[in-house]
Amino acid sequence: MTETRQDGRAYGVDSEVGPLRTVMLHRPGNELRRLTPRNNDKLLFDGIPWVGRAQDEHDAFAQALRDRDVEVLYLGELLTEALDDPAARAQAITGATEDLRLGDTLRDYLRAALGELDPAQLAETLMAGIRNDEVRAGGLVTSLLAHEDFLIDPLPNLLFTRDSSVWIRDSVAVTSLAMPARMRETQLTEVIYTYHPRFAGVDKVYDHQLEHVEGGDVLALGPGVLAVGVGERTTPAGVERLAQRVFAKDLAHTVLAVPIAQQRATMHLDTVCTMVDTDAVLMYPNMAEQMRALAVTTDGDQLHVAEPEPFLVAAAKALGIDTLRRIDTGLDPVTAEREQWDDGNNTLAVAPRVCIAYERTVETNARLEESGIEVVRISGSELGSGRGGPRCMSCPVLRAPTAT
Ligand SMILES: NC(=[NH2+])NCCC[C@H](N)C(=O)O
Repeated sequence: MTETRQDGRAYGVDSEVGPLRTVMLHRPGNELRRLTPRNNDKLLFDGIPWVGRAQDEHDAFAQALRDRDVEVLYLGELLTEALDDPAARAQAITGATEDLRLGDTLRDYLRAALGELDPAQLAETLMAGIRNDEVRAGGLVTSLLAHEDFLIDPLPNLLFTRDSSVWIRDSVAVTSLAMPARMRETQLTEVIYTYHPRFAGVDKVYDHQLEHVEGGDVLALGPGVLAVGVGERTTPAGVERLAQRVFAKDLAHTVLAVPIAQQRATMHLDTVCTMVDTDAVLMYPNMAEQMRALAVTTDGDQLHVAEPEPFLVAAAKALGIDTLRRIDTGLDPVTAEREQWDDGNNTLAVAPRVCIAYERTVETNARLEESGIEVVRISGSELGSGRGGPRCMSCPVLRAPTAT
């Protein structure tokens, strides 16, 4: 049963660690069966996952959440339900066929063909894509394209629901993804939040046509305080726009802009830093010392940007606490680097001091436990090939407030 907050809403997130009540996941499906050694780099996977096993691992992840009384919503199901609405269908079909590679003939053909599908088939096609040899479109473009070319690209990274939307208090930010392989994902989250009855009337604080911001970069350190990584995905202009938007709606008083290295290993802030308690963070030791933050605030009119400060100092100040504890995993640099690559730093808190982590990051997990954090281990040998851990694979929709 859905827990409803006192104000009657079944959504809202104002911290990283408040008891998790509702989360959106995406059970990996046919979109992963599109990965080949020829396209996996472009599609941001480091290997070719065994899909059946990835699904089993994902089911176990969902079960671990349900065992802790978390309601699990699935993106694919929400999309199917949203696509019951003719306006949702029209929007989704237009978005998926906008690509200039198609040309008019193929576009018209695809629009008509998609229009014939029932909501479940349409959702499936929007996620798994369409290959040239799967349709009998006819015409010049079809003839010139290779059989295996995609007319609508598959979206294997839907698995990482963290990135394509993020709740900021009672508003949802539909994000703007930077990598071409992922941009279309937010057309789908936009459809869900606009047309699914569960989210009727929800306020949207960001949209997918604005400057790039990815959910993996956005951490709700505590009520009113966001940390936003700026690097490979979220751009400087993205964090500026997000700050303007959240301040205008009074959803935060401080946004900490946190520069992170522009490289794949540290693509999002949550690959190097996640919260495990109201006042404790797990940080990748090789980067912890250098991490700086620029505190952005507003006087109601303009943005004020403070000088860079050590991340933990700026964060504690913004939260109004003495110190934000860094859980020191004390790992040697090589072990730390290996475990960070395997998403050891990408934990998902289900409550203060309880987090879900991949079992393979043995050393990091042991250090967390030594620091008094309960670690719920899940296997991720196949899931991990997309380079994302429990936090990346989850979009919290409702968290209870943390006790103050
Ligand atoms: N929040 C995260 N760290 N997400 C990880 C996303 C991984 C995905 N393959 C990508 O490259 O975009």
